[in-house]
Amino acid sequence: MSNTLNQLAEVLEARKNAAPDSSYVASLYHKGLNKILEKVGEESVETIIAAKDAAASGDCSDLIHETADLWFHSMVMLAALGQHPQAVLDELERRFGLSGHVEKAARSASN
Ligand SMILES: N=c1c2ncn([C@@H]3O[C@H](COP(=O)(O)OP(=O)(O)OP(=O)(O)O)[C@@H](O)[C@H]3O)c2ncn1[C@@H]1O[C@H](COP(=O)(O)O)[C@@H](O)[C@H]1O
Repeated sequence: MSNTLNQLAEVLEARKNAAPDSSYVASLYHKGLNKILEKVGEESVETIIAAKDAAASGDCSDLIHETADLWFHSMVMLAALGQHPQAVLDELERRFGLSGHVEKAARSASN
């Protein structure tokens, strides 16, 4: 897994023991799951708007920023529910394996 995702997951876990006023993530945990889900929804909408703007302008900088906010808040949601991002990557890898891409890549590498 990406080292950044792994390290961020560790920080998110550690924030569960931090005082609410000591960090943004600790304050989200303190406010509860509904607030975290509200943030995921808000960042989803902002990402969609940024994608529409990027398609119109050709400038994807806001889209990257908003997608990072969305991924981050999704990771906080998973952590709040006791899930590690590796579980999501495992699921994507499983689907990728089912699609036959892994075998195709291995075949083309051996040719
Ligand atoms: N990746 C992020 C990250 N991305 C976005 N954000 C915060 O998410 C918030 C989203 O912005 P908004 O304007 O929507 O939210 P807001 O107005 O501050 O808050 P609301 O009142 O709307 O809930 C901002 O406060 C951003 O700073 C993040 N906060 C933290 N991290 C990572 O999480 C780690 C732990 O963070 P702390 O717990 O704050 O130390 C940090 O080291 C970072 O790596």
